[in-house]
Order: sequence, then structure tokens, then C-alpha cells
Amino acid sequence: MKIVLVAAVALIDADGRVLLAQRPEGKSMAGLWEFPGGKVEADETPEAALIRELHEELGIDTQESCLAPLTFASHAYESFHLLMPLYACRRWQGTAHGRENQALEWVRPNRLREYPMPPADLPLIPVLRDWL
Ligand SMILES: Nc1nc2c([nH]c(=O)n2[C@H]2C[C@H](O)[C@@H](COP(=O)(O)OP(=O)(O)OP(=O)(O)O)O2)c(=O)[nH]1
Repeated sequence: MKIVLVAAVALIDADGRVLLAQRPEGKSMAGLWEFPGGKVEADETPEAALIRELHEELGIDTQESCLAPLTFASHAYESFHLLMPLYACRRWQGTAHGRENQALEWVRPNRLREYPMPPADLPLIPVLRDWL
């Protein structure tokens, strides 16, 4: 089974809320809520991939020193195995907006369960709730 490395981040605002982004129509798992991030390209570190994706998807800028490893997801999808490190980030420049027309929501940790997420993400929710 092919292992796909995806880097994701829990952006945490001053009120302790976490940013979720809705997967757009036309993508796999459309409509589900996910942590910002994306596939790590060849010759790219997970941190560099996140910095790139945050800029492209949300129009915000951060740096490696602001990305703290938090936990990871390891999940068998039908056609690949997802390995997804989840970082926490509290410092960035700019205001997040969906540059690819995806809906965004700042969500309190105890409400994360109300947002339908990809199956790989479900074990991450209690970790975030305990940690925040
Ligand atoms: N960014 C992100 N991706 C996630 C999460 N949970 C989860 O299963 N994924 C999966 C969905 C995708 O298969 C993959 C991320 O790919 P991507 O966002 O870079 O690219 P994509 O949607 O165009 O990928 P795809 O349509 O080919 O599946 O990881 C999550 O919380 N955040």
C-alpha cells in the first residue's frame, strides 16, 4: 500500500479556537472539515509543505519555529495509507481567508465533534481537546 505523507496544522487563535477548512466540491471527501495542509512534495520537508500550503490556501505566513509537532494520524484509506503529522501553530502573519473558496470556521475544541471530518481525523479530536 502506498504511504502518502500529508502535513496538517491546528491553527489556534487567541481565544483557543481551531481553524477548520471545508473540502471543496470536486475533491475527494468534499464537504468534510479538515485541518489546513496538504501533500508533502518530493524534496520538501513537512514544515516547508505547511508553510507553502498556508500561504497558498489561506493567505497567511508562518515560519518553521512557529510549528510545534502535536500528534499524527495514520489511517488506511481504500487506495492509500495516510500518514499525517499534525502541528500546532499560534503565530502567523495575515488574516486567514479561503483563497480557494473553501469555507473556514474557527471552532472551540469542545465543538470539533460537530463538524464532519475525514475518518483519519477522528482520533485527533480528543488529543486536541485534552491539549488545548
Ligand atoms: N489537509 C488535510 N488533508 C487531510 C486531512 N485528513 C485527511 O484524511 N486528509 C487527506 C485528504 C487528501 O486525501 C489528503 C490531502 O491531499 P490534498 O488536500 O493535498 O490534495 P487533494 O485534496 O487534491 O487530494 P486528493 O483529492 O487527491 O485526495 O489528505 C486533514 O485534516 N487535512
